[in-house]
Amino acid sequence: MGRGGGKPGARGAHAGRKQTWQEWIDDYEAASECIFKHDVEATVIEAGGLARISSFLPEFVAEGILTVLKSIPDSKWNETAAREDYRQNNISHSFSSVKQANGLDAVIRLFTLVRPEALHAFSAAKYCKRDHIAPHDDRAYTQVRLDSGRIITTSRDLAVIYYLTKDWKEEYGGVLVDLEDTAAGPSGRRYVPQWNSVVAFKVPRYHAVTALTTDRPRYSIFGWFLLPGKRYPLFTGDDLEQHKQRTLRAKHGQQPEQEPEEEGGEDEEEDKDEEGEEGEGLAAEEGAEEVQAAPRSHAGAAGSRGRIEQPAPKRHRGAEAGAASSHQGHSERRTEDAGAVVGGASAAMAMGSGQVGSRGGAVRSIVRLPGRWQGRRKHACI
Ligand SMILES: O=C(O)CCC(=O)C(=O)O
Ligand SMILES: [Fe+2]
Repeated sequence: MGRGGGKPGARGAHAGRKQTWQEWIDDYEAASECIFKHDVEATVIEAGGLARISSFLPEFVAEGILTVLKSIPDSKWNETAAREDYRQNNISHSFSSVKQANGLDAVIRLFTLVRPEALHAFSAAKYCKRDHIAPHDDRAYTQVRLDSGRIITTSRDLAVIYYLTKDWKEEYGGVLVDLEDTAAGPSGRRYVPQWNSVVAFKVPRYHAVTALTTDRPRYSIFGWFLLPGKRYPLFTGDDLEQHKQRTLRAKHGQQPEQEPEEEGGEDEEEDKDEEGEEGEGLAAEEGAEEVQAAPRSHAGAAGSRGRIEQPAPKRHRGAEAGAASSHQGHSERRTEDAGAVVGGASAAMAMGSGQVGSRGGAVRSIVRLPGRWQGRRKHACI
């Protein structure tokens, strides 16, 4: 059964028939027990900043989630693509993503259990032939409207990608390359997407997705947990020289230089008038495969349907509304997480039963919550 554990019918008051994957997700005790036991965050830290966890969910749940993604009509997927353009803070990328679709809400809710109290922004992704993401480090700010109406700036802190790729082979491309793990070689460690596995890492971390060579779609759930404040600097234009140096070093197979980390977070800062400070990072890292060195960050999550409570002043309205701009930087960055249900407080918190959150150890209290974890707060990224 693997670490994911569980099987249809194993739990719940569903005597006489098997529990469906949706029922399993709605069964807070089962879902939280499964996610908590992986202790994703601790595993990431122990592994030095990036970890892969296999057999993440019970097989029938993984199958259910794949069904959700496969049944999303083409028209719902937001294609996002951009060429590398440092002036626009774009990195070269293309893929499709969506935040809202039948059944996806529950799936995303499940992944929020990785860090229950945190604000987050998750999407489903579909990569087709030639889709890819050039090297980047995921640094970005996301503005979040809290229940109170207050708007705060957050920084991506923990990236989580869940792969729904069966029997994926390296030659299909779509390989996640961890450019910061050079123990495996100067061009980084390669993670061939593995069915029902999670790769999680602390942001910032340079990585890339190599171009797909297959007609098979590469499905995943991906997103970030966000922390209030500005936890790192973003590209301002001065990084260009550093970027060039890194590119040169990468070409010569030298180790990338570690960037000094800056703690810039002003917690819970009111940020309504800081549009000028948003933007994507920009700096180069060694390329993976044929991918050129590129800016350090792309905006990531796409899908802008619904839940945008108020148009952001600098929102990009490109051809692919929201999604198109979602991997672009600077002026487009607001759009990146637009439409996200940034469900900060977990059900437990919202319900005042609050035990689930302690990240202190592997064992956490499990709190039974009402079906569908009612009462979860819904914050919105704007
Ligand atoms: O899908 C992956 O393997 C990584 C995706 C990624 O890096 C991103 O969306 O920023
Ligand atoms: Fe990324």
